[in-house]
Amino acid sequence: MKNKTEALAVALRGVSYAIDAEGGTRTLLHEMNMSIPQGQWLAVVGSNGSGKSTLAKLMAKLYSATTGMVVHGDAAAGGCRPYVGIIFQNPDVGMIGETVYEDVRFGLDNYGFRPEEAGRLAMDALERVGLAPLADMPAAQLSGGQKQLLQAAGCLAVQPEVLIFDEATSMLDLMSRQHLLHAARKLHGAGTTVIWITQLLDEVAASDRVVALQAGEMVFDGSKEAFLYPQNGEEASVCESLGFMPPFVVQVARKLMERGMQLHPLPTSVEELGRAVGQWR
Ligand SMILES: Nc1ncnc2c1ncn2[C@@H]1O[C@H](COP(=O)(O)OP(=O)(O)OP(=O)(O)O)[C@@H](O)[C@H]1O
Repeated sequence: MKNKTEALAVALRGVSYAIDAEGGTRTLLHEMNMSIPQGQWLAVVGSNGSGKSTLAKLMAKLYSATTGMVVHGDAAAGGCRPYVGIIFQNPDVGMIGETVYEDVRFGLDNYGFRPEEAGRLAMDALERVGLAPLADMPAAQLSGGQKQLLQAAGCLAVQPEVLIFDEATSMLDLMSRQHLLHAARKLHGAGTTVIWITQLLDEVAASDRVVALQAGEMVFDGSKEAFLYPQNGEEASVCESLGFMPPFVVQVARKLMERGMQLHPLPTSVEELGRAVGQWR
């Protein structure tokens, strides 16, 4: 059996993406190279218009690279499961079913899941995102955030090998964000590769690796600690130099360290900060 951590999920080999624009072509993404191993949680960050959604669509092969190649791993999803699932920023994308339940069920039936299994998977996915109580409600009557959750449920239900969340929490309240993050963590724990695109740096805490984009270029590829904390005696962290405010928990940790507290490992979540402070003598 292949080692999950070494097998490839998605790779970009010299990928650029350009569109026709007034006065010639406009390159939206430049020469991207990266390999994402199966089971990795990759966070992709970048400001508005930096190319995150374009990258997501290339990774999902919804767009074709202008130059270079996008490679999907060969550990094909079992049975009728799709290889890549993408949860879009715009919650109205792909809403098909009349009711909330039917919307999720439609995707499962479409992929050829057996009816008994499809019914169970649809309800399970709605439970996970907190929409089970609204299963019989007309999908069109959901709020923007609820539609975003519905789209996520449809994607989680079919259990792709690779799940791409493209700013999928942008319309969600804190509770719903937690629901979705928890659902993603559960699937990740079972081996799913997660690509989590966000502008909310608090959400970087869950990741194994961070890639940052700026004007269509990859300007950082490394650990969340190297992204959020200044390195090698520098004044500012990479995230600050790209114009992002570090998460509150990182700001607190840095203040504590300035006052002489040593924190190991560098905390990126409240839980990690609590542990690091608790261990300090
Ligand atoms: N179909 C298109 N036609 C023209 N320009 C486009 C098209 N799609 C994207 N762009 C441009 O490409 C750039 C990258 O867009 P993209 O949606 O990938 O960025 P993003 O980082 O996801 O932004 P946001 O955080 O605002 O969603 C932007 O300048 C955008 O205007």
